[in-house]
Amino acid sequence: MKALGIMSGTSLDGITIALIEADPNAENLNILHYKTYPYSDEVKNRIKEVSEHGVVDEVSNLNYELGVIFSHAVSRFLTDFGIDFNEIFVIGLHGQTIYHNSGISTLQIGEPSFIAIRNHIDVVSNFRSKDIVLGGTGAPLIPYFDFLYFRKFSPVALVNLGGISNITFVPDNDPSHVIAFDMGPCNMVLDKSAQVLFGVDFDKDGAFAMQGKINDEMLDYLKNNEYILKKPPKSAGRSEFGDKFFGDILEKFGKINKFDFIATLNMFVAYSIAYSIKNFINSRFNLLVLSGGGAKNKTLVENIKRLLNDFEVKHSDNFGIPSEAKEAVAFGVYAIRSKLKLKSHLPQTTGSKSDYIMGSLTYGE
Ligand SMILES: Nc1ncnc2c1ncn2[C@@H]1O[C@H](COP(=O)(O)OP(=O)(O)OP(=O)(O)O)[C@@H](O)[C@H]1O
Ligand SMILES: CC(=O)N[C@H]1[C@@H]2OC[C@@H](O2)[C@@H](O)[C@@H]1O[C@H](C)C(=O)O
Repeated sequence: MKALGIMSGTSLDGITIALIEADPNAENLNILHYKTYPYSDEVKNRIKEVSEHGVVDEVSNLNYELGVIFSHAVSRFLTDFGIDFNEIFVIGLHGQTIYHNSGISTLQIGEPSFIAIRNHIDVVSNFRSKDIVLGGTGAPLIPYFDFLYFRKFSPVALVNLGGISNITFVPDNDPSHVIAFDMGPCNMVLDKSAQVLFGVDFDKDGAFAMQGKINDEMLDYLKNNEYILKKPPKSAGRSEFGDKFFGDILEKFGKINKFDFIATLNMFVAYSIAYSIKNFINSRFNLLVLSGGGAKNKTLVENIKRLLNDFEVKHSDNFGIPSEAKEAVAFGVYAIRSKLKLKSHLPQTTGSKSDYIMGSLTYGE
């Protein structure tokens, strides 16, 4: 079965689309094409603004505008790779998270009806709501895919370096043994410091961070962050690590050299990952598989390797999943499962009462 998975994550870099061919258990999974369509600066700023201070008319309008933008991205993707929409069984659309209050409410916007009507394909969206209704945190959801695909390499931990860093530990073939949670901030804060201090979108390859020295006082301050120390299950977003979090650090440590500032933040991201693994996963294993845009940040990867020097650190590309596309691929697999009325979830990873058929279906006709 062929499906499209569409992910637009918390980094706000854009819309990643993947065309996959898979069976519902992802035992045979081929990633045929994938591409990221960047958000314009205007759209990016609107999403940020609405996420932090939006009122209802702005949220509603942006929901429809993003629906159009997603639908155009799908049309471009089909054209770019010469794909006929009749080949596609279903689309999994994550949507853009603009609000996430762990366990209370979560909102992913980008009206799916645009894709369904304009591209004539059934769309599964609204993946997180049932988890909240069943008493879960609403995130992370990728662990079920991680289990399906990576169990053959277990014991292994999958570390996604997106806007937020999150981990799935797959110890063996038993889904009830999987541990997963959001570890802390990642590109969300690294991008913000690249933008504020250096005037660029992100710290390409970690080049700025590479040139700085660690400021011990700032690192000690960050290490005491309440979220990092909190036991899982837990999930995070802009409420925990958005502009307010960054503004507070800047206010306290903005006077230090800007290369040292970003170097220390970069080390803190690595530290929060190492801390989470050492404190919240009580098992022996030595394989870490990185994915997400942050896997291209060489300084971050070096810092992770330094702090976890007894681990073998690889990229998901080495296991057949391009690191940029992993989440999009996962939502493609989830869409296939949902359309077939198959449940997809690991309740212990979010604290929900049970597993469930993910999402809502919008028919493409
Ligand atoms: N060459 C690179 N060097 C450093 N960082 C990079 C590079 N390429 C991409 N990135 C980072 O990756 C980010 C995008 O990552 P990704 O697409 O995994 O995030 P996301 O899906 O939005 O996040 P999340 O998984 O939290 O929802 C960019 O914002 C940038 O910070
Ligand atoms: C609410 C929300 O959108 N959360 C995202 C975010 O980005 C990373 C991390 O925080 C994770 O919890 C989640 O995304 C992935 C796709 C997940 O659900 O596993």
